[in-house]
Amino acid sequence: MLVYSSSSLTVVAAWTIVVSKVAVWAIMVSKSEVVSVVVLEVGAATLVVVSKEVLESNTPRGLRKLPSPPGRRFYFGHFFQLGPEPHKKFTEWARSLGDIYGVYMGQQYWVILTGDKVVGELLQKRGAKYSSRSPNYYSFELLYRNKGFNSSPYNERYRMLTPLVHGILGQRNIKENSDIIDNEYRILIQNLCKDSENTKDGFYPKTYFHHAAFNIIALFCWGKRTENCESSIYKEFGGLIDAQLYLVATTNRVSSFFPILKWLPKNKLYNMVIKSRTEAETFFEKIIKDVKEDKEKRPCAIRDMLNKINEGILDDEYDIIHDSVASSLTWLTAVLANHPEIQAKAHQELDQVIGQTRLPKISDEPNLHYIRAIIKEGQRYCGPVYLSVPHYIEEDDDYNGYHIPANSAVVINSYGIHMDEKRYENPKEYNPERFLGIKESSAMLANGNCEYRDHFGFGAGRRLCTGIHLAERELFMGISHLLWCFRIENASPLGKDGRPIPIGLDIERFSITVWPKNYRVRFVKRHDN
Ligand code: HEM
Repeated sequence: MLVYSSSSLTVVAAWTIVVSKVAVWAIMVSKSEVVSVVVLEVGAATLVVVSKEVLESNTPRGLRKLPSPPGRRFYFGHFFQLGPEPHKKFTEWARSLGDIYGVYMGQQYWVILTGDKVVGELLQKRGAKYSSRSPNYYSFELLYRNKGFNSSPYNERYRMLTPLVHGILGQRNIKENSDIIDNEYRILIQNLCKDSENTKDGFYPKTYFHHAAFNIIALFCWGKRTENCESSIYKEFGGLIDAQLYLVATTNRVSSFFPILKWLPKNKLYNMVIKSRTEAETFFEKIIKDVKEDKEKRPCAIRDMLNKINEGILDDEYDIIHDSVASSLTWLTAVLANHPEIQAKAHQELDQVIGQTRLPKISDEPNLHYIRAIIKEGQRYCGPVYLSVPHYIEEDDDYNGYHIPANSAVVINSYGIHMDEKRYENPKEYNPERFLGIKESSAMLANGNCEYRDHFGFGAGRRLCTGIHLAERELFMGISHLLWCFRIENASPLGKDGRPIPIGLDIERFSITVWPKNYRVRFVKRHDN
């Protein structure tokens, strides 16, 4: 660890980092004199730049609560993520500053939206302005060679790709391919049944959910599934997702904070990006070759894209999709294990509506009100995306007396909104009952008035999660199958009261998605069917 201190600034570099790099950043920060706390993660290194003023303040971990911006203009601010747990604190702290808050980090201006109304006013009603992504050197230019979808600016290329991606992930295609999803979740349940019988101490179910979600993507994209988690394709793709999600995480957008950094000699982050890009391109080359040589000519997204390439509409494209469905199921399993009384209500509903002789089907969804509420409340209470994926505005805008400068990153503080007691009574409680009266899907609500949305887990506006229909269907199949089949038991060690210690909901990893720390649960069969 290295600590550097001057009269106005203290720089703390945790873990290993090249000393000269620390010095460069320190000088830049002290010159601009607008940032009080910046945390940058570069590979294994974390750089924390904190002004003395902030260090001396008494709010948690150096975050200073600011008064409302005078004259409702934005204020030079004071934050950034300090690792997984403070990340939670940050979202709540940003909420305490109001519905809209602006902050400079390095040279990048960030606008944080923590109000349902302001998300609707800016990202939906002014969607034409607020739908770009930051033209980031590392996570777009280098990693995706200025292509792809998720991190693409709102340009002509993005608009040309939109109908194609919506065709693959839209409601109609998902419905037509529902067998893929149903089958994969049936296999998941069979695997959990089998493995639970052999492991009385319980286990961490993440890999099971991850494998099911991966197979669904694989079947949609290249028409093939993998048998188990030992498959080389599964392992390779899992590694790619992990690496790329890590690299596109906000904390690694170093060149957004300090654009000059992109001209530095090749650094660790640069090398990681190039390695990941080469691996991803090699992986997709193999997959594309496989699709081209498939004698059965199975229909899949890659085949559709190859046709578009042949028609001259596209050149090559690839984009790594995030792993939020598996993360959501991993969170919800932990929460349900902590709440046997909620499981009991769900079991009662499943037994009444479906009985114990057949598995739930998607057509049962409108009648399984409690299961639906469990899922919506899960996305609110422990959804996998805390700060959404930053939008970006390329021209100046004014809103309600605030000036939003061109080239600002605009972030939905979804966790902050989800913990707002004005919107949700007792927000820190997991309580599915709050959603019992809501019949509409999250996709439907996301296109209406933001104030009436169930939650903001899927983002907002024109960049709303394109996979929302697939995700909702997967979550329904996953949770309804798990609860139809099992009682999920907390297998943590016993506490002083003789009961298992409740599973902690701490975050293990943060990139775009967050995951719970390792925990143990038992899947106990409710019946023999
Ligand atoms: C519970 C599961 C999921 C959650 C919580 C989630 C959440 C999100 C969020 C927050 C965004 C950014 C939205 C914004 O910028 O306003 C996003 C974007 C996106 N998601 Fe998801 N997602 C999930 C599942 C999926 C699935 C299963 C797929 C596809 C297989 C998918 C594909 C995409 C794509 C392509 C985008 C980029 C949209 C764009 O930039 O225009 N997502 N998602």
